[in-house]
Parts: sequence; C-alpha cells; structure tokens
Amino acid sequence: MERPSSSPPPAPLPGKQRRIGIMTSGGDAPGMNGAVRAVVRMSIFMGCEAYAIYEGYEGLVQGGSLIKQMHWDDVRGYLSEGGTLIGTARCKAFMERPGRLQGAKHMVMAGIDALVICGGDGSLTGADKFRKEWPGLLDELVAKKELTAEQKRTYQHLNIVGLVGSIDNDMSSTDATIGCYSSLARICEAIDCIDATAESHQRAFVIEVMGRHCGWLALMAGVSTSADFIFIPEKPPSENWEAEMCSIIRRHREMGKRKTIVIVAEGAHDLALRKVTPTRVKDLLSNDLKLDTRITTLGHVQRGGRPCAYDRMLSTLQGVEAVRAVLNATPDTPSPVICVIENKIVRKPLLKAVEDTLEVAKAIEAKDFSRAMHLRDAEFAEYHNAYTTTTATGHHPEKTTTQGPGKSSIPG
Ligand SMILES: Nc1ncnc2c1ncn2[C@@H]1O[C@H](COP(=O)(O)OP(=O)(O)O)[C@@H](O)[C@H]1O
Ligand SMILES: O=P(O)(O)OC[C@H]1O[C@](O)(COP(=O)(O)O)[C@@H](O)[C@@H]1O
Repeated sequence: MERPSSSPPPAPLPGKQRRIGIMTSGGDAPGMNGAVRAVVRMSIFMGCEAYAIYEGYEGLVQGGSLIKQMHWDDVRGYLSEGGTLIGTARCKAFMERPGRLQGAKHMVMAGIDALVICGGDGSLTGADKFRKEWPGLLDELVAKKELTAEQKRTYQHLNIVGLVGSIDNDMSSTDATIGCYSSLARICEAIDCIDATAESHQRAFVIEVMGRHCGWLALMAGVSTSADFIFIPEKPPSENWEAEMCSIIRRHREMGKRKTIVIVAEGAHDLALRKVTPTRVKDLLSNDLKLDTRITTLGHVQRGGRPCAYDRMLSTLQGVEAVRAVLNATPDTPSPVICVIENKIVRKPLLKAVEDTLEVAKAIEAKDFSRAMHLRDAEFAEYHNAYTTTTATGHHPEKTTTQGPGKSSIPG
C-alpha cells in the first residue's frame, strides 16, 4: 500500500509491534531475495507490518512508490531467484546529510520505525551513520516544519539491523556473507569449463575474479579448482613473483599438467601496491614460458544466477533472526549485524564489524600484509597455507619429472 507523501504518518502499531522496513543495498548478491522473504514473513508472523524499500537507499531518499507494504504472498518464489527483486543501487545522495534527511522524513511519513539492511560494508556503514544521526535529523525536520514535535516524539527511536549481503565475503565478524558461496560455485563451474578447453589445447588461462578489496573468492576458487597460482590483495606475491610464478608453472607442466590456470583477484597488487593485471600475467606466460595464453574476465556472471542451497538457508535463518533482533531491541541497544559463526546464527555489534572490516583495507594500504591476513579472519591464513601446500608448490618428492603419454611439456 502506497501512502501519499503529504498524508501524516500512521499511528504506531499497538504494543511491541513494529513497522519494519527491509532494503537491499550495494552490489546485489544471490540470496538477497531469501533475506527479503524471511524478513517479510517473520515480521508478519510476529504481528508486525513489513515494508520493502525499493532500489536501496535511493528508495529512502525518494520515498513515494519506492516504499511499499509487503504481504505474505508478495514474496512467493523469492527464495530461488538471483539478484534482488526489490532492486538495489549505489546511492550518492545518501552519502550526504541532505539525502539522509529526506530518508528520515520518508521513513517517518511511512510510519517505519525499524530498518533491516542487507548489503555490504558500505551499506552497513551508511546504516550506522543514519541511526547515529537520527535524533538530529528529526530535530532538523521539526525546525524546518516538515515534521511536528509530536511526530518526532513518536518516532524518536530507530532500530537498525544489518544482514551482510555481498559475494566478496569481506565482512569481519561473520564466516560467510549472503551470496559468497553461490558466487564461488559459479566461478568453479566457469573454471571447470575453461579447464576442458585449456587441457585440450595445452593452453594457459588467466582468470580475473571479483574482489575489489578482498581475496576470499580468488583464494577459495584456487583451493577448489587447483589453480596453479593466485593473486589476492591481502597477500601479495614475493618481490620476484614473476620468476617464482613461472618456475611453479614450469614445474607443474614438467609434472604432466596439460593446462595452466592463474586466478587474479580484481584488487590484486604486488608488495609495492602496484596493480597486478591479467595482461601482465598473460605476457609473462606467453613470453617467458611460451604458453598459448588467454585471459577470461568472469565479471558479473559471478554475481548473477540462482542462489545455491547454502545462501537460501543462510538468508532465511538470518532474516528471521534480524526480525527477532528488532523486536528485542531497546532504544539503547547498539545496532546488531546478523552473522554466522561456526554454523550458529549470532548477533554482533554492527559498528565493530564495519570498523574491523575497514581495518583490513587500512592494513593493506599500510603494506602490513601479515596484519591484513590475520584480520581477514582466523582461518584465512590457514586456507592460504592449505592452498599453497596442496596445489601451488608442486612439491612432489617421490616423483621425478618423467612424463607419461599425453602429458604436457613447456613448448619452446
Ligand atoms: N560512508 C557512508 N555514508 C553514508 N552512506 C553510505 C556510506 N557508504 C556507503 N553508503 C551507502 O551505501 C551504498 C552502498 O555502498 P557500497 O559501498 O557501494 O556497496 P556495499 O554495501 O556492497 O559495500 C552507497 O551507494 C551509499 O548509498
Ligand atoms: O557492479 P559494480 O558496481 O561494478 O561492482 C563491482 C564490485 O562488486 C563486488 O562484487 C561487490 O562489491 P560490494 O560488496 O562493495 O558491493 C566487487 O567485488 C566488485 O568490484
């Protein structure tokens, strides 16, 4: 139900019942629809009203038809759909206070007093800022006569709950973000396809995967596809990486591998923070190793498509918990983010999760890569070691370089 923007806000719902807004924001991720469905249905189940804020923060800033009440049937079929059916955006206006002021006004006018945001660290940073500014925003709206003092009193408390939706798995405090396993599965399928043609022609492929600031997708894709070499932002390769990479790949070929796969995260760089580009890697493979090399940029294929079972499950369990968190919140409860840690759905302080996430970026910027690896999460370094041990080194003491029939050799 859309309310004319000129009409006064509806009376608050009785007792502890709330009008709960749900929004997806930032880069879309498979599983976001599951989160919307769970928040809508759990809200209704608990006697609350659910509202979808369409197009991320843009919906708050613009209001009107972009804020819509959702009923049980409105989210039928959402669980298995990719992308986000209520839309998302990277909204510049919300980055500035006037945009957030409009957002506050439209929330109050719709009578929404709690907001669940499913997005990445940027979206959750914006959410935290919004909640902190909320009393000041309402004061300003009263001063501008856009709200009455009575309306301000009724809506003085805003509760925010974060759900982490991002394919990058870049948020501290949680083992997995909604979307990361679907994206990883898509990358693996794509690399399996490339493997077949690479093997047929004895070719090398340099595959760029997403991860502007985070190497989780590249690392886990390396583990899952036995890629010969990977580049991730948290752990740049050694100073003489060109020679090291060529030596590893040469050894793999001598051991009989007919194909070469190198995975480059979008945000990969060397120890001096110079970008490692797929083209640079390709040139080395072509010129130094004389391998017939192609580049494949997987791009947005990694973000689309149906969510895997894990993301359907995670988004549903976390969406339910987000509504519980709203209903348990007092005016003083710090905003939580819903996480999964060792298979348990838990609430963590949103602000700390965002701060810890930003610390990784700062450590990378400061070239403190061991800190970046440590901060990423406890297992990240361990997984990297496992990858290096089982795959990258090609350590194989019991076998010499004898080649079997049909095995590869480095040409030239
Ligand atoms: N520091 C901030 N202050 C206010 N809003 C922000 C801030 N950072 C991000 N946002 C809002 O969240 C949106 C999504 O953030 P972005 O970083 O693009 O994606 P993600 O949430 O996936 O990390 C931005 O377009 C903006 O509207
Ligand atoms: O689709 P866009 O806006 O070009 O964004 C691409 C970015 O989205 C991501 O997949 C996810 O980033 P966010 O978590 O910031 O949305 C990045 O890995 C990638 O660089």
